Amino acid sequence: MHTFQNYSNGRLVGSARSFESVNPATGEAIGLVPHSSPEQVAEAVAAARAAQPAWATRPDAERKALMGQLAQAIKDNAGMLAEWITREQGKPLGGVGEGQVPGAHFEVWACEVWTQVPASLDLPVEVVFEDATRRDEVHRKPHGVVAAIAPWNWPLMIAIWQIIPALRAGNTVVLKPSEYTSIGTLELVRVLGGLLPPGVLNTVSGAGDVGAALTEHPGVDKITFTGSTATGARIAATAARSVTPTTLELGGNDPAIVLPGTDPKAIAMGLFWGAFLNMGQTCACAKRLYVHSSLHDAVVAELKALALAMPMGDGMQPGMAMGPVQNRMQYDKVVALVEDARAGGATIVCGGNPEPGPGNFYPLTLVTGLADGARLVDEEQFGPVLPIVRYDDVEDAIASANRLGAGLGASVWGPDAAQAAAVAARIQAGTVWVNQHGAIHPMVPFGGTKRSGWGVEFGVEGLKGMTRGQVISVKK
Ligand SMILES: NC(=O)C1=CN([C@@H]2O[C@H](COP(=O)(O)OP(=O)(O)OC[C@H]3O[C@@H](n4cnc5c(N)ncnc54)[C@H](O)[C@@H]3O)[C@@H](O)[C@H]2O)C=CC1
Ligand SMILES: O=Cc1ccc(S(=O)(=O)O)cc1
Repeated sequence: MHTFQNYSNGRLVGSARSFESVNPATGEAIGLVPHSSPEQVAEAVAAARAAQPAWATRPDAERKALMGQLAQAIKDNAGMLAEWITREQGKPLGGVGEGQVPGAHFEVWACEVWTQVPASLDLPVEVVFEDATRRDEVHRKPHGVVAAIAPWNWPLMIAIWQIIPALRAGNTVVLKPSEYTSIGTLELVRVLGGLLPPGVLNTVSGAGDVGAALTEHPGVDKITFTGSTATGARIAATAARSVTPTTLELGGNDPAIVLPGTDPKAIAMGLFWGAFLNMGQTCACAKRLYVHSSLHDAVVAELKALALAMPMGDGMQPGMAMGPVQNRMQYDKVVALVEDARAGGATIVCGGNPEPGPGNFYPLTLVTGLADGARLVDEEQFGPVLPIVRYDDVEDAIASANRLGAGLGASVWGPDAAQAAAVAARIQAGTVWVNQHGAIHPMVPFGGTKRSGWGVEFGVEGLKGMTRGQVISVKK
């Protein structure tokens, strides 16, 4: 079986130990991934430290042009990268519809776009105060070495969200992909790394112990992490000891509220993908749906028709809309939450009974008859299951939306966008979409409130997060 390698200090490097990466659609091992030793973590950080001053002082136009070359390299290697995403993460290669929206090709295309957009952005010096006596400017400086820890749900796209703004702002990067989806990310970095000076972009691989060794390393100046709230809290504790700035994109439990008067047919497709994008394995998927009683049955019927119509299977086969759950840990979590709901008397409208066989396939599942407090409502399922809760009073729906610790995204659906936006303003979440869900955009800041994290990614605000401000204050 092929052993993949890390990219460190401009070279491909293996490790004494390795582990298997498994195809979630077949259960078969697809390659071996190096388990980076603590010494290799230290070497990657040292390489990034050595490369950073020259990278930061390089003319901005050159860094910008290089970012453009990275975007082109992603495009040139799109087929290879998309196949790795499908084999390793599970999302269908093509997906459905003209835009092939939820598939691996979409993820690679998003990598390209999320490289081009930060490349196009600038952080000019801001004059924040000036009078006859003084002039005060804020200059943006890179942090130095950025440690990036990525998850398994969008293994290439989220890595790109972490890498590109960091590089654009003059930092160097050491990235650790998830142990569940390392190969695709290592292949991506192999492609990109060759276009950059040695040490500017490096990887280490392994599980949480390698992530901990990286984030604890004293040579790290900034940490950016996407993953669970539990791990985010551990990283925040590590960062607190050394006062290292962090960006944390953590789990969510996004509520979606359907207001009275909404046309169920008109919103069904948007709501469906809002909940089931990437088999629900998306931080900002709708994870609990609150529907006004007057529409409850109609909305459930529309969603059920869509759920039953979506072909699910090995994403390397054409025409698949849905793939497997990425790993057994997540699959078992989904099973446990649905069984808990069933045992509590909930109605399983569709799905809920996985077929035996290879692969982590779990059917798209809608569950009704639940109330706040049920585990499936209160805990992040991060999988292909949607609890649908009926409500009678919009005030109750708002209170339900706000009662949990998570605060990543939310959505409000209604016939009157202004009225829906007024409800949206009362939801405690980093982003509240109106008549759409999960509609992220590379120019629009994205991040959580409450226990869903701190800091934002994307756009000028996200780029600023990869810098620290320095005030130059001149007496006149
Ligand atoms: N917000 C998101 O995008 C994601 C959320 N999740 C949620 O997290 C749950 C658990 O999934 P996991 O893959 O176990 O997530 P996790 O948060 O443990 O892992 C994410 C990344 O952090 C690394 N990591 C783990 N422990 C670390 C430590 N102490 N220091 C530094 N890095 C560390 C992992 O190796 C991986 O690269 C899921 O059930 C899901 O609810 C999972 C993946 C993505
Ligand atoms: O459109 C794709 C999309 C939306 C959100 C996310 S996440 O919330 O960052 O996981 C990923 C992909």
